[in-house]
Amino acid sequence: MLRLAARSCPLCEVRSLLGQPAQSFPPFQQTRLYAQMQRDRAARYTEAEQRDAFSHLDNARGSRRPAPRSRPSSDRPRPSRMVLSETVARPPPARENQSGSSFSKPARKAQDPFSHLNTTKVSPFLERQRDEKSITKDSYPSRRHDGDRKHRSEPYHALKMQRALHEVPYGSRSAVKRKINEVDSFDDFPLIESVQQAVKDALPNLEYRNPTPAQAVAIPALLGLRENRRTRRSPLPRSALQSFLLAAETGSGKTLAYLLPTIDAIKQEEVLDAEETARQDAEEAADKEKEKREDLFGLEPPELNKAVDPARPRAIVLVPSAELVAQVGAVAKSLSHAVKFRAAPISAKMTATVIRSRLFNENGVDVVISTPPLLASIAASNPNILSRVTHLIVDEADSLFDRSFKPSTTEILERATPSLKKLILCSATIPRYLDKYLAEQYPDMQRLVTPNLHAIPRRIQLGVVDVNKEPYKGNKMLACADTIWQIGKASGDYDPADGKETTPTKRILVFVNEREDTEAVTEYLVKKGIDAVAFHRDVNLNRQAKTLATFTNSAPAPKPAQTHKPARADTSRTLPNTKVIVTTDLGSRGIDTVAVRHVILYDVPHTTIDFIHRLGRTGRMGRRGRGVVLVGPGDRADVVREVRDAMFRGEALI
Ligand SMILES: Nc1ncnc2c1ncn2[C@@H]1O[C@H](COP(=O)(O)OP(=O)(O)OP(=O)(O)O)[C@@H](O)[C@H]1O
Repeated sequence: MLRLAARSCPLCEVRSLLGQPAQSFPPFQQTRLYAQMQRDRAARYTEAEQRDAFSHLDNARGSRRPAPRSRPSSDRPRPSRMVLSETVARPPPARENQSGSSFSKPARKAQDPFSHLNTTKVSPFLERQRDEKSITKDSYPSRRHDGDRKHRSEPYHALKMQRALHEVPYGSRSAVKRKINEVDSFDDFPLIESVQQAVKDALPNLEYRNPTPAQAVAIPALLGLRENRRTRRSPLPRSALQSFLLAAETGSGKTLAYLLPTIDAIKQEEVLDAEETARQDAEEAADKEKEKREDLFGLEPPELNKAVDPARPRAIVLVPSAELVAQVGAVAKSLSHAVKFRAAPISAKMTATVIRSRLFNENGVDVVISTPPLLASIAASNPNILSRVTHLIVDEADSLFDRSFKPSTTEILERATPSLKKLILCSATIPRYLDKYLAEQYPDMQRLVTPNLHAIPRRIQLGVVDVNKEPYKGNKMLACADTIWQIGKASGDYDPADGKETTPTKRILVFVNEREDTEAVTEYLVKKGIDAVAFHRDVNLNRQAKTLATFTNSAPAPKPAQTHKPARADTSRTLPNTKVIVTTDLGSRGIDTVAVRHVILYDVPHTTIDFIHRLGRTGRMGRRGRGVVLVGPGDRADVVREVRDAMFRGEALI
C-alpha cells in the first residue's frame, strides 16, 4: 500500500527512495528533483510508448492483434511521427525473416526514431498501404499518408488524396455536351411506337419531358445508333456482346435511360422470335403432312409440350437493395401499360410464394429485377433461368462490383454470358478500382459519360454548421435538432395563385455513418419534439416501406399516427409539417427521394462517393435542394471546405 501510494506521486516517490520524510526538501530542491524524476520517467515511457504506437502497424500487416483503442488526447502517444518513422525509414521487414508470426520488437527498438526526417520518397510499403486503403475502403487517408508534395500545390488537396473517383477529361466532357445539345425530344430516338407512348405514361404531369443528358447520351448508343443520330440503327451481328458503362450524376434519369432501349429491344426480339416460331411451325406442319402421306398406318406421335419455360426472362436488372427493386419495378410497371411486357421485381423481403408466382408466371416473364444474391441463389438451383437473357443491367455498378456483391454479380454475369448481347453498367460514381477492373475485363466497353459526372449540381447549396462553436459546444445532436427546427420554422414558398405562403410538409433526410447511431439520433430528435424515424436494415419492413413512400412522392404526407408510433416528446413544443428520416447509406443509394429539399450530413461522409450519393437525394431532376453538414470535433473540416468549393465552382469532386 505504502509503495503504491508513493508511486502515485513523483515527489513522494523520490522522498521514499532517498529515505527522507515528507516536506523535508526546500521548494527549489523539490523542483530540481521533480524535473529529474520527470526526465527518468520520460525515458522509461518512450520505450513503452514506441511499442504501443507501433502495435497498430502490426495490425495493418495482418497480425491478429486488435488495433489500439483511441485514448483521450492528453495521454495519447504521438503515433503519427512514430508510424512515419517506422514505415518511411526502411521497407517493411519481410515476415519470413522474423522468427515468429509477430513483429520482432528488439529490431524495432534499434531504429532511429528520427531517421524518416531525411527521407524524401514514400516507401513502397506505404504506397501499397495507401492503394489498398483506397481500393478496399475508399476512405480519406489520414494526412500523414500524403508523402507526395506535388499535391499540396493543387486546389483540392484533401480530395486529391482520396484518389478514388475516376477522372473524366474536360475535353471529352465538352464533346459530349455538343452531342447532348443535338437531342431535343424523345421523338428523336427511333423507339418503337408503343415505347414512345410509354414514356409519356411513365412521366405524367411533367411539362418538361425532354430527354435528360444521361438519356440523350445513353439511349442512342444502347439502340445501336451510329455517331450520326439521323441514320437508322445499323444491326450488329446477333451474337456479339456489347458492353456499356453509363456514368451520369444522381437524379439524372438513368433508370429510363436503360429501361427504354431494353424494352424496345425485347419487343423487337419478340417480333423476330414470333416470325421464327411461325416459320418453324410451318416447317413442322409440312413435315408431318408429308409423313402422314407416306405412312398411312403409322401411329400419331405424342403431342410435344410446347409450353415455353415460363421463368426465362430476356432482361435482368440488378440493384443493391430491396428498396431499389421496388422502385425500378414501379417504373417498369408504369411503362408496361403501353408496351405489353411482364416485369418481375423480386427481393428477399418477399415470401417464397410471391417470388415463385412472379418468376414462374405461366404467361412468362420478360424483365426480372432483383438483388444479385437472391438471383444468384435461384440461378444455382434453376440454371435455365438465365439461359435466354440478352440484356443484363447492373445498376449502382460501383456497389455491385464492390467486395460484398461482386461474387454474386459475377456469377450471374458468367451464367448469362452465352446468350448475352448487351451488358449495361450504370452508376453516378465510378471509383478507380471499378474503372481499372472494367478496363481489364471489358476493354471494348463503350463509355457513356455525362459532362457533370462526379459534380454535385450547383442548384444544391451546402451549408456548414460548426458544432465546436457556441451554442453547441461539441454537442452534435443538439446542433442537428436545432438545424431541423430552423428548417421547419422557415417560411414556405409563396404561392401566387393562392396569394399566400404554402405550408407543404418538409422532408428532411439525416445521414449518419454508423447504423447504431440512427436509433440514438432519432430518439434525441423525438425528445426535442421532431417527427423523426430511423431507417435501417433492422426496421420493420412495413414501416420501412411506408416511411420511404412519404419521401419518394410529393403527395401530402399521411398523419404521423398512420406511419409510425406517435413521437414521445419530452417537451410540449412539437415541430409541425416536418418529417425526418435518420438513415445510413441504405437511404442514399438510388432512392428517388423527389420530395426531399433538405439533407443533413450528421457525420462527415467517409468518401467523396458518399458525399455525392447522400447530397444526391435532394435537388433531383432539376429541383433545388440544400445540404447542411455538421462539422464536429475530429471531423475533416478541410474535406468539407473543398467539397463546398468544388460545388460552388460546379466542378467534379476528384
Ligand atoms: N426526361 C425526364 N424528364 C423529367 N423527369 C424525368 C426524366 N427522366 C426521368 N425523370 C424523373 O427523374 C427522377 C430521377 O430518375 P432516376 O431515379 O432514374 O435517377 P438516377 O439517375 O437513377 O438517380 P440515382 O443516381 O440517384 O439513382 C425520377 O423521378 C424520374 O421520374
